[in-house]
Amino acid sequence: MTEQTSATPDALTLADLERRVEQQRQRPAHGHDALIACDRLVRIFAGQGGEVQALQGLDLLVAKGELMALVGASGSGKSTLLNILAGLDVPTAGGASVAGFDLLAMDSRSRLRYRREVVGFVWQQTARNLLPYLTAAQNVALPMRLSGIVKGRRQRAARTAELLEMTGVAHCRDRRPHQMSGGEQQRTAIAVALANHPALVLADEPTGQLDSATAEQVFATFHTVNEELGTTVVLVTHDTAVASAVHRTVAIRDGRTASEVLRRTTTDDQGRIMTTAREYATVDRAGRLQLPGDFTQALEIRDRVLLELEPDHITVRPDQAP
Ligand SMILES: Nc1ncnc2c1ncn2[C@@H]1O[C@H](COP(=O)(O)OP(=O)(O)OP(=O)(O)O)[C@@H](O)[C@H]1O
Repeated sequence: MTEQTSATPDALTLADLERRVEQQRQRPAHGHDALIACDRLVRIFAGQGGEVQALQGLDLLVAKGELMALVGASGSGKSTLLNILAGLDVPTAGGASVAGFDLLAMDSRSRLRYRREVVGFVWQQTARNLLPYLTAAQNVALPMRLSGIVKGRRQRAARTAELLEMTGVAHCRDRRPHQMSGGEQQRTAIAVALANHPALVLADEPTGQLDSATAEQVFATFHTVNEELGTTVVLVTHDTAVASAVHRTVAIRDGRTASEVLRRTTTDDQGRIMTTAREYATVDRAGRLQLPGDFTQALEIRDRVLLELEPDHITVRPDQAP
């Protein structure tokens, strides 16, 4: 006689399983409360010499109201990511949403609305941000006229004046770009990016063409905008002064987020303000973790490691096997 075994463990009834499925369905989606949620984002470019995988499963969450920096070596995928978030490029695979807009599924109409109303952009090249034959005020008013969000000439003029004041370039109101310094042009560009009340402002190397004192003023403008309007700001930068002045800097390596630095400001007993910075390695959605090269080299770690689970940490040891 053969013994009969049940495939379902005794303790689990069909009702239990149905409850589990229901709980699973009701779990909030990945990054549901974030302004930006990138989930295993992939972007492959097909070139003459073959395919380039610019983004290789990048995960990133950015909260509403954050001011953060993206850093990484040349070719690591920063601009590719920014172009996708700006709605100018479409990922090959994965998931990406900004302020509830699904960047992979938008039709051309929602893409246009997204680019006009949800996101503002500041480029590195000052000449790319402003139309040369318009004054600063006309440049700021243009996106409002195109989108129709701010109706009426008087309302547009009032918002233009307010934005030029906030970005510190009210004195450039009637000047054309060639009559302004590089820093004034970038601060006007920030006002243009803000014209339609975007939830997010993206900036690709916005201080790249400026000397360090001017760069500091432009960065201070992003800070003001973030604090006063609550606009989320994501900056790509090679400028270490900028990268170390934000609360969170995410490093991208080979098309993935590799590590991040979080800075905390505290006040000690004597009222002195201290900033502490800690570097964290990123664990992606598949559980992958990149160990920093200087750590692995110091312990001559290659190919594989021994992992041990402890109550409150995981130990990683070099493989000592012969
Ligand atoms: N349109 C494209 N066609 C083919 N390959 C591309 C294209 N755009 C980017 N790439 C490639 O994708 C990779 C990532 O490029 P990306 O410009 O995103 O890097 P980056 O980190 O912004 O670099 P940098 O700091 O130099 O601006 C690079 O290998 C680049 O050559």
